Amino acid sequence: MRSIGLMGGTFDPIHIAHLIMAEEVRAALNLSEMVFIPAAEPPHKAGRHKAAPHHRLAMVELAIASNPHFSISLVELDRPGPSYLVDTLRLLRKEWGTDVELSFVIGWDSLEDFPDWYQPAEILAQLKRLVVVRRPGYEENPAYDQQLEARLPGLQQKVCQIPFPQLDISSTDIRRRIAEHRPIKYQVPEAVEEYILTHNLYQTVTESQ
Ligand SMILES: Nc1ncnc2c1ncn2[C@@H]1O[C@H](COP(=O)(O)OP(=O)(O)OP(=O)(O)O)[C@@H](O)[C@H]1O
Ligand SMILES: O=C(O)c1ccc[n+]([C@@H]2O[C@H](COP(=O)([O-])O)[C@@H](O)[C@H]2O)c1
Repeated sequence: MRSIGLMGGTFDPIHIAHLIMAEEVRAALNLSEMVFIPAAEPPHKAGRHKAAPHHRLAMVELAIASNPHFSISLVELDRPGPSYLVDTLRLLRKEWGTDVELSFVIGWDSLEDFPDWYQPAEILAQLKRLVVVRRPGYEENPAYDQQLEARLPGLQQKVCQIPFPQLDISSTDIRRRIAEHRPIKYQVPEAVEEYILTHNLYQTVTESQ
């Protein structure tokens, strides 16, 4: 059976924490492939200024080019409206069939919101695992795990935590750094930095590119 990792994100822009977490999860779970899914309209970031989808996609393409296990799905960019994961999983199942195990990768911050996602129980039913990596600012807390489980019964059974060196890197901080003319070197792959400079992305914090 194919065992596929799914790395969803706004990727505005993609940064090295995304790449490192995807590779760590892939290796730890022995997944045959990791598919990056850039979101068209991330449901909880609606109305927020974002770089145009073609720029975000181009940066993901550049970032993953050197990893033969990484690929991209346009399943979210190709459809209008909010990029609900439950719809994405249904479409991927149509494309890949039922004989695949799907593991969706998120950071701790996303786990906190997960019970409020659209049809979260159905998402869990579609997934083999919800793989979670630690993120600075989001500490482990068993009491909190119980609260999450109360909000969405069955969640903990699907959650799989992968050891991960905590990396205090975010797209928000990268966008801010660019607007303030501070370095982003080593926080994004070189080709992504060049792309950002060439296309004048993120010159102001709120600019819609
Ligand atoms: N440094 C990090 N450590 C762990 N998980 C991360 C990290 N950065 C991003 N992620 C996770 O990667 C997924 C996609 O993230 P996203 O593209 O929104 O990047 P972001 O840095 O969180 O962006 P923004 O700062 O714009 O909200 C989310 O599940 C998020 O939790
Ligand atoms: O389906 C939902 O309701 C839902 C709500 C919030 C986030 N997501 C997905 O979670 C992934 C990470 O989101 P983000 O905004 O942190 O990049 C991305 O693939 C989003 O489309 C999905």
